[in-house]
Amino acid sequence: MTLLHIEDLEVSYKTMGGEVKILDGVNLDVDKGEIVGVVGESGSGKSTLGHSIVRLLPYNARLKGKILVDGFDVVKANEKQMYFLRGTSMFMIFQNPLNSLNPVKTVGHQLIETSLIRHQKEGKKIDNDEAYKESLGALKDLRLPDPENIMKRYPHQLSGGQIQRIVIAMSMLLKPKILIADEPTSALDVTVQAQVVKLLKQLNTEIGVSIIFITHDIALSYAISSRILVLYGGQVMEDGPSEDVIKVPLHPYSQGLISSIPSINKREGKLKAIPGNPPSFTDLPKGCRFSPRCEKVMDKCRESVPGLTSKDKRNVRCFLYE
Ligand SMILES: Nc1ncnc2c1ncn2[C@@H]1O[C@H](COP(=O)(O)OP(=O)(O)OP(=O)(O)O)[C@@H](O)[C@H]1O
Repeated sequence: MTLLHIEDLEVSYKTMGGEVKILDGVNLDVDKGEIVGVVGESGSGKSTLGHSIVRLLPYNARLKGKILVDGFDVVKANEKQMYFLRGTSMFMIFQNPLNSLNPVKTVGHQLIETSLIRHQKEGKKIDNDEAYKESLGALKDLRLPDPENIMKRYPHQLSGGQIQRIVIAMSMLLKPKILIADEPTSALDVTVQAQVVKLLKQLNTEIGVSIIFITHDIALSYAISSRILVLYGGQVMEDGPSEDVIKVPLHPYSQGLISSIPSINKREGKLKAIPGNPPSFTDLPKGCRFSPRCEKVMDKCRESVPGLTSKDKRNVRCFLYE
């Protein structure tokens, strides 16, 4: 069952120099219980995609296209509908987890509030004691040591790893249908990273939440997601089952991302970075956005933009497959 349907999504930012289109014709379907990894270098538009789904975009952004979450069109919904949707159907873990918490309220206060909100939205009434027990239970499930003490703390008194787990606890209390996690582990050290990935997977199997996992690290995306969507210069370059994308990447950009994974390629002595830099959105190449950096570039790649070619469960935007 499709829970999220994104069709022909365009997102532009109004700037001093005019309107700059960042996302261009993005399509994405996410099924119930599916984990989709959104991968790309810095500046490819990953966060813009995540923020569009929950419609928490900067004031200068403009959205066009369709984003259907559980039947609601996020592009057209009013603020009241969005408030309901954010609390029930979707939840976003931001790149900086501190942004998800209120600095002047204790962790306990915020978790209890979250629990009360969910029950209220479900039409049930519970008291503060029950909400406290539920919140403490979520922290215990996440194996945070001394949870009673953590409930009394303010966000700034905790470490990055603790805060990220508290934000995950919040999502457990809200039980959303879709969780958008934007680089949730990038500020954490490797061991905590692995724990957070494990927790997200657990959340996926236990409450069946669909997850959109945003990362620049294609290897990490492979570890958690069943499908991978590769973004470059605001367009989808490739989309397919994780196993297929990693083992047989079709797009030269995906091939480049995989050649630069240290753990796989160092042993084989073929570690290679993609030459050059992503394009500037104010000066995009005329043809394929990846053409200036592509090893397999052909004349027509510099002239026109390839469309998405679909085969089996895979989509790729490259003239090599048209
Ligand atoms: N409010 C804004 N106004 C103008 N441009 C913006 C705004 N927010 C983001 N951008 C631009 O949009 C482009 C895509 O940014 P975005 O943060 O979505 O990419 P990203 O792939 O998530 O990168 P990162 O991994 O570095 O977070 C960048 O060029 C960025 O400068």
